[in-house]
Amino acid sequence: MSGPGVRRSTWAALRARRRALGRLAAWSAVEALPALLGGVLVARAVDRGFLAGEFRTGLAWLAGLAAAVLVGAAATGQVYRSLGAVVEPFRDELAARVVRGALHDATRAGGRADSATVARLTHQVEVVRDTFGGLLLVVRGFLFTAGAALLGLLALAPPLAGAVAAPLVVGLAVFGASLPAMVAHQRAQVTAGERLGRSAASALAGHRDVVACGAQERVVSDVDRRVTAQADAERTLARMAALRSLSLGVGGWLPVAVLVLAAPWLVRQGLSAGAVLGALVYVTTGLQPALHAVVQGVGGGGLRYAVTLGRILRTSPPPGPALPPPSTPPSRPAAAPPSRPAAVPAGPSPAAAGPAPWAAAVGDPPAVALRGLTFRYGPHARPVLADLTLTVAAGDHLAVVGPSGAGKSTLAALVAGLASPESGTVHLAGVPVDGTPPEALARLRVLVPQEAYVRTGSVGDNLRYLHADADDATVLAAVRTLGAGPLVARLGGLDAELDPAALSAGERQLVAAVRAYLAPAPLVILDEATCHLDPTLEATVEHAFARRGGTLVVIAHRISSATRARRVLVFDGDRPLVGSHDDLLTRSTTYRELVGHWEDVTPPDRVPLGRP
Ligand SMILES: Nc1ncnc2c1ncn2[C@@H]1O[C@H](COP(=O)(O)OP(=O)(O)OP(=O)(O)O)[C@@H](O)[C@H]1O
Repeated sequence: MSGPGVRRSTWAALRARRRALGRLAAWSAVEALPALLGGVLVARAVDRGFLAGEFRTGLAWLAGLAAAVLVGAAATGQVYRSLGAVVEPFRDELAARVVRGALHDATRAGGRADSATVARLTHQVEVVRDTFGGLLLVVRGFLFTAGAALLGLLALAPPLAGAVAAPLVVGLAVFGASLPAMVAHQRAQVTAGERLGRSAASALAGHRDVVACGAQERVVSDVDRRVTAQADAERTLARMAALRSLSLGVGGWLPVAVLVLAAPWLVRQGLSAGAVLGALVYVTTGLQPALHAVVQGVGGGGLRYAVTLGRILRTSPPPGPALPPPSTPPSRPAAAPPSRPAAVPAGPSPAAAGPAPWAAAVGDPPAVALRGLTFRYGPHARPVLADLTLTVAAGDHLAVVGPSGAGKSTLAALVAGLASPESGTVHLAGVPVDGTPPEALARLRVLVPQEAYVRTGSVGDNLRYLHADADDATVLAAVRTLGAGPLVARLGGLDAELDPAALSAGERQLVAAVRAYLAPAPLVILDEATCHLDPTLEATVEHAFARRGGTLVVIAHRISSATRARRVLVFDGDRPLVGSHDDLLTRSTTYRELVGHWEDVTPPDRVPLGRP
């Protein structure tokens, strides 16, 4: 019902469990006993019992039917047991395949363990297990129940068996013919859903970055396109469901209509009233429910089975050696291979990568001036910042540190103009943030939050988002300066298409850092924007921003960020303190504690900066 891989895999799973399948078939045959005998027993009960005035005889025939139902019910329990013996080993095989694939990716050179992918795949394995079990159940149920009902009908009234079987076959043919299209639409619907999920999740995770970049319209239109595509796919699938109703109508209801309409004629031909009733029992309690179950089961769970198994087979390698030979070349599991040889060309040294069109001059207004700033998240909440006054001179490099929840990110948001204070003012380069339109604010500051937003599109599009006119040489110089050369080369260069889901959190941060570096804004605010980078790359990025010119405010994630800064602001209780690293070590208990804690985690980096 889908690609050859799915068919092959399904047949292999069935062939490997022939004995369990044999048991399943045997119990299914017993389970179908009421379907086989129901019509005949009802016909006998009516003709020889109730219509003949023999009430007890009628009841005796019905008791026979009750016994058949009891035997069938007992067999149902065994059916489920046999089903488990077919389905569970198949599930185990798939789970082993998924885990083997993840190990393969994690252990080859340059690979990394991707637990999210394993979690998604193992969830898919459970979907396949459930739908495979459901599919087996309804298909064998249909074969045995419909077969038994037709046999019973043949024994009861041979001409009627043909009249009932013909529409049944037509209904099945309609359903079978529509299956390939249904599979294709189901696949399209799943893909559209996944794309929408990825797009919405990355927009949500990076919403601060989106707002800081002023990219709301673009992101909304991106997500909107995905929503429309998903809705279209759902509508098409719903239209396809109408075909299911058609096949059910033809195969399940037409035989009932035929029987009811032909009843007077059948009776005139000598068929007893009991036989007509028995035939109706075969159709309404045997054929019709079996057809309904198989059409709904195959059209619903069966399609999910085909599509989900297809995905697992594509994303996990076939069984083979558990680990690759040591000579396997380095590669990354989640990223697409470069579309062309994509080395970032060597260029001028990092220091020459276009710094400081806004080098600070004496008399410049302060880069940041906060006066009496008070902010709280709700009218009755404790203020996060109370009456804060702070000046950051143009060209300064300030690190902001403090315990978790102290208000560092809130301060960053207020400075960037993403939040409005309850009282007090924020000026950037002498311009009041309050009332300044977003485009004008974007020319004054750039904020890089922890969760970076990367959109689908080319690598270059992403890097140029805040400076659309930057030529390739400028962009590549920035890439080199921030240590992003290997990443851009691996992605395939500036023109390569970028799949945001294939980037790690650190790689997204690196893209956002280059984008901010290129932004034509003199003030850069890094709000734990490098927390997913390793300490060396983090140092490279911070050094690059420090040499870029303009003013740098870093919400520090490690002690090294504080020791690199010229001044440090520490949230010490309710009273923020500003000073140099050495100064604060003597003045602030909180700072000493933070430094002690950080030094336990990573050694300080005291590489001097090349600032003017
Ligand atoms: N949107 C919000 N609504 C309500 N309270 C919030 C909101 N954002 C932050 N807070 C609260 O404001 C306080 C300051 O939060 P903030 O994120 O600025 O701290 P932080 O110093 O940056 O913390 P961390 O180092 O953990 O990121 C915390 O108590 C936090 O719970």
